[in-house]
Amino acid sequence: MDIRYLKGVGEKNAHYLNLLGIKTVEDAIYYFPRDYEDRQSIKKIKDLKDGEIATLIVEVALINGTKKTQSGKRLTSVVFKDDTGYITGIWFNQPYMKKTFKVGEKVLLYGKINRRYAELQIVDPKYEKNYQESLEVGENILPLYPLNKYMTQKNLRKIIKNALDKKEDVVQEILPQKLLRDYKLLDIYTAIENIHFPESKYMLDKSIYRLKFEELFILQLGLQYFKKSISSDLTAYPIQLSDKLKDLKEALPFELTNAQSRAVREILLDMKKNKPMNRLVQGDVGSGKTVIAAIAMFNCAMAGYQAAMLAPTEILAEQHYHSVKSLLDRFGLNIELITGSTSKKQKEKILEALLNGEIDIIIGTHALLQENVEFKNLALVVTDEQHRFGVRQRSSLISKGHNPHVLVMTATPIPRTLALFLYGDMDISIINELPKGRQKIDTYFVRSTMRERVYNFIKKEVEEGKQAYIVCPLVEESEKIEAISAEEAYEYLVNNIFNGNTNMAAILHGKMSNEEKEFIMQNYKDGKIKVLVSTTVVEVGVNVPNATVMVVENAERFGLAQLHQLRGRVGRGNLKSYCILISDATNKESIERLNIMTKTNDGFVISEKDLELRGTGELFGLRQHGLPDLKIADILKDIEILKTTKDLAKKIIEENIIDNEEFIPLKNKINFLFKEKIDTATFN
Ligand SMILES: Nc1ncnc2c1ncn2[C@@H]1O[C@H](COP(=O)(O)OP(=O)(O)OP(=O)(O)O)[C@@H](O)[C@H]1O
Repeated sequence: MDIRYLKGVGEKNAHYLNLLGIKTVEDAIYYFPRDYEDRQSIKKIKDLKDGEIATLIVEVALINGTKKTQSGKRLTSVVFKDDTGYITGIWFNQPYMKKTFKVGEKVLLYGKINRRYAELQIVDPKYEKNYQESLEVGENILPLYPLNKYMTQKNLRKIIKNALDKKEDVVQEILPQKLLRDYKLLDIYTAIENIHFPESKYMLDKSIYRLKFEELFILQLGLQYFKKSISSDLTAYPIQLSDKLKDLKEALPFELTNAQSRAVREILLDMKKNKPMNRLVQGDVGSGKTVIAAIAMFNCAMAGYQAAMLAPTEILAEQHYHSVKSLLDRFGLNIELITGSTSKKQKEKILEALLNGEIDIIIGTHALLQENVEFKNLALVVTDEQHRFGVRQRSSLISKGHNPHVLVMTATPIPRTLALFLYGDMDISIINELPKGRQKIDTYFVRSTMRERVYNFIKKEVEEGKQAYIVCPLVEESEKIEAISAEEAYEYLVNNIFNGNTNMAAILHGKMSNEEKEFIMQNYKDGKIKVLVSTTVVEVGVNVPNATVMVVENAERFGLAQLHQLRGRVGRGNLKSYCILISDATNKESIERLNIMTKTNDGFVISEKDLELRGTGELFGLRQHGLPDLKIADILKDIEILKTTKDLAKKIIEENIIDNEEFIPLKNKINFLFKEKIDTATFN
């Protein structure tokens, strides 16, 4: 039902409600409060604590009036009392407040308590004079909604109250009765009534629990249902273990770590099945994921099928191409590279060879996704760094094969809970071990006054035959004074540290042509260039084991996950490595972030901190993964509910309980919510 036709709304309000995203009565019902005013527990002045939000019943003792503060604001203060003490109410730029109260009058105040020196204050409190009445009608806990400037709490509360009268018409109970009983959940009507206008704190908590439960349960059920539907209905090429695998293992320049071997085993077993593999390999920076992909592609090629690997940048595609080629060198496979800079002629040759099956393994960037790229028998798709590709992009490569096996590699360390959530439909191999001989990367956070010493340290390492990176943020003209640009860092390094010798260092930035970038990267990899000064193009995946120093300029401008990625460019061999974060940041949060970097090298710990600091929303757009957004649950905080609902969802799907009649509404809901994911997976 359109919100316009709800009692008490009308055209004008409807327009304002639309701006808040409320278009229907159902939207209004599901427009949850962001917070509540808890007027239930009335406090005495003597019991108030600094910083708490409290409700008081007090008498007006003295009206102080208005004065100007040092910063030019007008401050109005009124003193209130109860039988245990005095408190001053403070309002900024609301001089009319002094006329609002009369000495001796009783009021209810609600607001934040501040203890300033000896004085107790309540800042910008809400007040109510006829509080007796409101306390009696059970409005002790009032909802606070996210608003815009056109809508007041009072107005919105009234509208939502009216919407709730229609709840039976627009909301359906989709959870089966038995489930409600087993998990002690409120029915949906009681829950939505109480999330807006709670009878008590207890009922509010129960309502929140019920709604979070439903949301996470639907999500888990959808993911599991989706996983089962692809794995049971689709048939893939089963790929037997090649008897050459042993030879390959022996030919590798190193011994696989236990974690790598485990991942390889899991992958090879998946690929043996005639159901498509759908596996995520998650390993911290430098943990050695490339070789795992190479082995999987090797096994696929040896069985006579084609494999493709998709990389997010040209530099990375190029690097994977060289690594895979050198790892598989002696087995006579045809391995090719395709990127945006592949010449037209070369591209045509590759396209033809792909189609007639002459190419066994192809590695490329987005160029691989183009329509004219066709395969003879693509059986394995590897994607690197899945966050850079949308669901649709990935599936466009997948659709070039006949239900190919899918392997996704990511170095973004995702806290386990989040992985559980985002990849509920994937199997996960975790590489929780670094290759032997790796040393801890020492990380320092220093001020820019130390720059000369830091750059001299680079010089010392270079003199010992090692290499270094200096990464600078992208700088706009207007920010010149605050931040050092890659050009400036380069000039400083060459002129002040290397006595004008330009052979030692090179600059790399996003605006260069791909050929130029590639040329510089290659020279750096070959050790001809000793110091690479760059913007963040080196961020993901670049592998130069001889590099031992990573200097990050204006480090406060980078997020934690990004800093961790950058640091992961060093310490990739057996050489002792260092990461130096240069920053003059003064704000608390930036300093906290940089300090975290100095304390831990563990990507999982860092990503948890990152999520704490930035929230999940920013890091992962759920929509990008084809998942419905969450309205009320928080995947980091609601881990317990997540686990409970995951187990329950698994049971329901595995035992086919989902097909029972009482699950029909739920099934319809997941079909609707997961439409995009299901569509892209079945390649309509
Ligand atoms: N088991 C191993 N023993 C020794 N060295 C290894 C082992 N596995 C991989 N390496 C080497 O470690 C380096 C890093 O490997 P790789 O580039 O595959 O890392 P990655 O997991 O892709 O990391 P990132 O996500 O940071 O790109 C490479 O030089 C690789 O040759």
